[in-house]
Amino acid sequence: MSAPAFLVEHVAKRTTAPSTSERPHITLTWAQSLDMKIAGPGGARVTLSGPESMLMTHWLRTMHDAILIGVQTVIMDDPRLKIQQVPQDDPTLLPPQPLVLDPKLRMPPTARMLSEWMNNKAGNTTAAGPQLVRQPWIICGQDADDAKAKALEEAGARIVRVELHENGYISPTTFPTVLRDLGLRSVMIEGGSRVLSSFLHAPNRADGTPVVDSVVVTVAPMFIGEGISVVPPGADVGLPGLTFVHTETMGKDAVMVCTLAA
Ligand SMILES: NC(=O)c1ccc[n+]([C@@H]2O[C@H](COP(=O)([O-])OP(=O)(O)OC[C@H]3O[C@@H](n4cnc5c(N)ncnc54)[C@H](O)[C@@H]3O)[C@@H](O)[C@H]2O)c1
Ligand SMILES: Nc1nc(=O)c(N)c(NC[C@H](O)[C@H](O)[C@H](O)COP(=O)(O)O)[nH]1
Repeated sequence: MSAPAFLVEHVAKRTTAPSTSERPHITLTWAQSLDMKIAGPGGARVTLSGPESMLMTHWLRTMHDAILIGVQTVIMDDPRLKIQQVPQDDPTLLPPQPLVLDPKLRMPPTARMLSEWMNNKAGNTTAAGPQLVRQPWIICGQDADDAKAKALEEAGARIVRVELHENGYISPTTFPTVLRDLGLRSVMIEGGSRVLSSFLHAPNRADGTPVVDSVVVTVAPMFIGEGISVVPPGADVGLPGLTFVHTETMGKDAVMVCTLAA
């Protein structure tokens, strides 16, 4: 089994380009229903992706140095952010570095991604390749509570303090520099709604190019009705233009690859 050809062609070649060391590549990816929802009422997790597109998402993770989600996604979904669905006997496949955007350190110390890291470290396992377990890095504000930081570090996290935007968020505009300073050449941002919206509305980088390089969206043939939209209510104004790249049918789902129009 190998990575889907369309991902190799339209994503992997960009996330491993030589330029990414100085200009990290940012991919936004999510799964949505036909009525543009990414979760159910109150943020309840809904299975949108079929097995084929869920596997695709794990292949996509192997193509990025890091994977990023907002803290509310941790609270709601307790994700593992690993690559357990790709072939586990290929040592060249590595899971991405888990990153959590969490300005005020709301992340629960009981999060599964932390306990899995601690269990692996305690077991001194030499898990490599796809089974490698990476320490979660939590990106917070410079003045985030020290006691919360200590509790999360004791639970296994690395705390990365950064300057926050005046809105109290980690600024998408400065985020490529945060990535570069962390030695990360590419990141896939999996959500949730507020994080996706923040990056979709971000002003262009200093070099005039969009902050977001690639968008990979799984569209599932279902309606959710009441639920969490791709972007929060009201944030569907001023969304960027997209340039079509490719659409792939994967089982019941359609996976669309686009770039942001400069
Ligand atoms: N279907 C999918 O593909 C998918 C993927 C991920 C999450 N989800 C769903 O999304 C929901 C969570 O979305 P959400 O919007 O409530 O929370 P979120 O996961 O987007 O986290 C938002 C929090 O992240 C922090 N943050 C830091 N910098 C930020 C920035 N620049 N922009 C925005 N937030 C920033 C803030 O504390 C903010 O409260 C959950 O219900 C989850 O199930 C769905
Ligand atoms: N691609 C995708 N299809 C879905 O049907 C769905 N509900 C999500 N939701 C995102 C999910 O909540 C987390 O971001 C992780 O994808 C959790 O999965 P892991 O534990 O990391 O394997 N994502």
